[in-house]
Amino acid sequence: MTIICNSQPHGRVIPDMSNAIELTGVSARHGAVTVLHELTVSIAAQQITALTGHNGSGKSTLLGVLAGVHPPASGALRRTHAGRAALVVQRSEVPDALPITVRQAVAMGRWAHRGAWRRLTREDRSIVDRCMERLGIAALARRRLSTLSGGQRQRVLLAQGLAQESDLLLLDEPATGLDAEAKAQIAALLAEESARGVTVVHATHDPEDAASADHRIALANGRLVVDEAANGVTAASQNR
Ligand SMILES: Nc1ncnc2c1ncn2[C@@H]1O[C@H](COP(=O)(O)OP(=O)(O)OP(=O)(O)O)[C@@H](O)[C@H]1O
Repeated sequence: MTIICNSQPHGRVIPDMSNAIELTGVSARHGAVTVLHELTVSIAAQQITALTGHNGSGKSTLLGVLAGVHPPASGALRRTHAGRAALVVQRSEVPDALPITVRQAVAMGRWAHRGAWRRLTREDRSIVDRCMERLGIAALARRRLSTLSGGQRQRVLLAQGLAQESDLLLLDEPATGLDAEAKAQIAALLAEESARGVTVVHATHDPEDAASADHRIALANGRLVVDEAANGVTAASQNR
């Protein structure tokens, strides 16, 4: 497996305006089972990519690969984005009974910058406040996560992801379980992030969300079946 970072000797990243990540023949496994098969696909920088596919098609695994937390078994992965990815996992992966408050959970998004358990700076605190406001959860700041509804907890996870202020935001079904108004708010948030230069990739089962993205990637049984930009099909079934 090759991981290429597009950087100069002094560690400065050369900006590539077209793709944040390029995968070439990437496969990934869970244990002995291969669940992503030789994917060749690029993630357009500063755009919104929707990742679709049936349950078990490999969306979460691909997000893990893009985030750098699931090392590919083979293939090459080239990154041109500068920072560490912010990965917002599915709510079901986070224990509901974590004994922390909403504010503490959102503040964990700053750990990537400050390190765990370090005192937050004034700037960190204002970022945490702003992210809670953007997700409409400021009034819940002192509440324990365990006392929140599922949709409220989902907003906390999203606020935590935004608080990381990464230039690569990866979200696993961020609108699942949210009502129509909240879904529209999330869509607007992702558009705002993209407009300010963040590369956004989100897994979704919602055809409307997928249709409104700049770029669509569909998986079936761990294989690429659609790779479509808003301006037309860019690549497709070469890996079928
Ligand atoms: N920790 C794991 N150990 C073993 N197999 C796993 C693990 N996580 C996922 N898998 C398997 O990998 C395949 C891809 O799963 P993945 O979660 O990436 O799919 P998905 O498209 O995100 O599904 P969903 O829409 O249900 O979230 C599935 O066959 C799944 O059973």
